[in-house]
Amino acid sequence: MTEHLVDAQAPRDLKAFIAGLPKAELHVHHVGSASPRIVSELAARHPDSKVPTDPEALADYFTFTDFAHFIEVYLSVVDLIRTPEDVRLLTYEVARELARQQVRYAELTITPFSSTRRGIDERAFMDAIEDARKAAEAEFGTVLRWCFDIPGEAGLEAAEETTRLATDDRLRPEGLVSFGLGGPEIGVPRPQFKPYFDRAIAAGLHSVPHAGETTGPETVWDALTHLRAERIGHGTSAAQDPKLLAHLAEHRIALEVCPTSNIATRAVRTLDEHPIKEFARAGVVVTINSDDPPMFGTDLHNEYAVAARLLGLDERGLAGLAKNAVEASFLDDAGKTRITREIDTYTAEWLSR
Ligand SMILES: Nc1ncnc2c1ncn2[C@@H]1O[C@H](CCC(=O)c2cccc(C(=O)O)c2)[C@@H](O)[C@H]1O
Ligand SMILES: [Zn+2]
Repeated sequence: MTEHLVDAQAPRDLKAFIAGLPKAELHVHHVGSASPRIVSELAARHPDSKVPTDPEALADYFTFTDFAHFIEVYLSVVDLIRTPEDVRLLTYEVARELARQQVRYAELTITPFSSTRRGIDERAFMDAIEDARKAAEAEFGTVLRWCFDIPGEAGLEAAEETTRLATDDRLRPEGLVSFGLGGPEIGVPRPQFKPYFDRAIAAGLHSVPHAGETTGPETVWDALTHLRAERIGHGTSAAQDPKLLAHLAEHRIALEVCPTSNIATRAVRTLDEHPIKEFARAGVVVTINSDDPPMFGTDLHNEYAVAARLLGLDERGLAGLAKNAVEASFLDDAGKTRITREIDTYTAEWLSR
């Protein structure tokens, strides 16, 4: 793993501020959030898997040579989720971890195709995530919503299946708010997914594809033009195109920035070379997210600490980032106001200590 990625440089006071700051998380993957404990428990249950059962050994297993290697390892963890009960447990534990980090609202990216093609019954899958969502909200106070994403590399069959699961009124879960596209971008052009996004958008879902994580700014343009993206997952390469940055800023299309992820998958060489500063300078709405936190040896707190260092932010600046995420979320206006007020109250109290 990537212990070395954990940002030890944030002042202790700023870390304490982040730890208590109410937050929204907009870009975090379901399977990618499985804690080392859950992964090792599932690996022990399925001895045919090559995933290590020892949480210590997982650190090495979660060290990636490139993005393709990351996806290969990711899929070996996907292979461990075999029953609706695995799905329910994973979802509930992810919510517990989000609540620990003072996340009041999260949009969790789920890839239902990966589970249904592995034989999990679609109805049982939906019931498992919804059951965990309701239990988590009641017990932890964290509101979860879903983004169903197409694993692009799995082709149009996966696109069709994901769209069906997201738009069929008999199946579509109550917590579903958005539609995404993930996996490798190289060799997986975005425009081919237009008809599926059109159907999802017509069914009332928001469009939030990954784009520009491992390919150039033209992929981000494609996501905007063909997939009608309302936010962009990563968008890292947008920094290479000033016109694109101006467009994102003007239309308030937020970027879901996940700094440590970009280093762990080797999409960006070092944190100091991360383009987050260019985004902020261009007036783009930046949100801070964790992507696949245990796989990248990080958590949302660490991502905020990284952002504070890279952007030179104090408490007010960090509160601004947290508010950006609330504003860019698909929560209703009353929910947005509630969390924004909570952030303001917390910050004012902290600064008047
Ligand atoms: N940083 C990331 N950037 C992009 N995506 C990320 C990131 N982190 C996690 N993901 C997830 O990885 C999945 C990839 C799954 C995939 O490619 C695939 C291909 C062929 C077959 C199957 C299968 O299941 O049989 C799956 C995506 O859907 C997405 O949810
Ligand atoms: Zn992602």
